[in-house]
Amino acid sequence: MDTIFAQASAPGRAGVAVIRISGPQAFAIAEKITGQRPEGRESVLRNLRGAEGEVIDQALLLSFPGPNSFTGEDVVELQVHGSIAVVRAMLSLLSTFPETRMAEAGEFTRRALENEKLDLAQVEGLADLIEAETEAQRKQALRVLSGHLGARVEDWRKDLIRAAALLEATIDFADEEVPVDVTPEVDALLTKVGKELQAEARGTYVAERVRNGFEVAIIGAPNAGKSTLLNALAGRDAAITSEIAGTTRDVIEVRMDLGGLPVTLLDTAGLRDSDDKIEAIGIERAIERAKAADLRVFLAAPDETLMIAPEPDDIVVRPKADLTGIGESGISGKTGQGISELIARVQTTLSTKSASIGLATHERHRVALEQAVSCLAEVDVILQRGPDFYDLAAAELRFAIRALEALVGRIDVENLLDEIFTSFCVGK
Ligand SMILES: Nc1nc2c(c(=O)[nH]1)N(C=O)[C@@H](CNc1ccc(C(=O)N[C@@H](CCC(=O)O)C(=O)O)cc1)CN2
Ligand SMILES: Nc1nc2c(ncn2[C@@H]2O[C@H](COP(=O)(O)OP(=O)(O)OP(=O)(O)O)[C@@H](O)[C@H]2O)c(=O)[nH]1
Ligand SMILES: [Mg+2]
Repeated sequence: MDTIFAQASAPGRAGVAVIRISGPQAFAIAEKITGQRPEGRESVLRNLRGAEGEVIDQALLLSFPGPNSFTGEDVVELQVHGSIAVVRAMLSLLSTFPETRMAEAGEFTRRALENEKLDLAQVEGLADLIEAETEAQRKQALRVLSGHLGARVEDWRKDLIRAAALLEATIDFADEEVPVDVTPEVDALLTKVGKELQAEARGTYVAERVRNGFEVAIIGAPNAGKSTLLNALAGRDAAITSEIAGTTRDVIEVRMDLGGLPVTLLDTAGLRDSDDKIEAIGIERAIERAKAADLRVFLAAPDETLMIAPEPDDIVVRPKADLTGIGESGISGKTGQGISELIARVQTTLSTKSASIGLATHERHRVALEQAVSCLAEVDVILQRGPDFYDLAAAELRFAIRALEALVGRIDVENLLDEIFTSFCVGK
């Protein structure tokens, strides 16, 4: 196994920079650059010396003898002064050692996975945590990183293995008297697991939104003040506004953090029948994006009909409240009236939608869960055919178990790994 190294902290100037070394030669390398071999799990202040014995930096050296480290291997961390020159000098010194090489993106985490320090879902959680920009994203990623999904999968797996074992035990008795009817217990196990799997699968849709952002579309008639509202919410002139109806054509996107939830606001073309070819394309796009959005904010009178109707959770507010003199239900992008109330409503609506998030957070999780669910449904059908088909049912159950195992990477998932790890930065 190669010993690998990389800068673990972000490139550029900082208070402290971290260089991580992992593998069988990590402690030998530490000895080469400090003159002393680490004795155990410790943090010590050391001079780091170059090829001629010159001091490169005074650093904190952390040592983690395997298997009790992030990767499960011997790990040494050099916490050096966060200067570009210090880091460059240390990395080029390490590059001269034949015992070690530069790590590839995500290679430390790959080793943690291989050494069973993390399961596949936890690796995804770790990747999400590094990407997290809002509170909701951080919390969700941390739940996944904590390994709860893996624990849940283990429970399901045990239940399904028990059900399969019950069926298989009955097969062995085929020629004799069957001692007990196992179907009630098997049915109970399959029903329970099936329901739980379905509930988890449903939660992944919202979890995807938390990770990638909710889309909130602002729609209304031309000149209603949509772009002015977008600018007020964004706090900058993201969209052109004018008194000419039909100003906005393209969909304009602004990313925001709304109370911890990642939101992409969409400003859209005003909805009307138009003979202008370009405007008509803009309106078509507006309708398409608004329909696909997670929430729509209608700038319209309550009885006003537009080319798209509000869905149950959608928000309808009267525009230009400063002109019309409407109190409560109105909004004005110009004066700011009603803006904080609108933000609060959007936030509440999206938070309510987020309440159903479970532990499964990725499309990949949903696919595996649904695959297991459909295997279980198939088992159910086979069981109806009677004890002669219990061997077939047990075999089908094993497919459900395999689908769950793939979820946490217990079984071969090499190609998936490459995909996940290429999204990691070097040093992670
Ligand atoms: N300096 C530093 N900070 C860091 C990390 C790191 O690698 N280095 N981490 C990297 O992501 C995160 C912390 N994650 C870690 C996870 C496990 C172990 C570890 O040594 N695990 C051992 C011992 C556990 C224990 O003592 O309780 C083990 O699992 O056996 C270290 C860091 C965030 N902060
Ligand atoms: N008094 C008042 N004027 C507003 C308000 N919001 C927008 N306006 C004005 O109304 C005109 C149209 O505003 P926009 O924000 O461009 O309207 P829009 O809905 O984006 O229009 P289109 O892009 O053409 O669909 C501009 O002259 C704005 O200054 C408001 O709340 N109060
Ligand atoms: Mg506009």
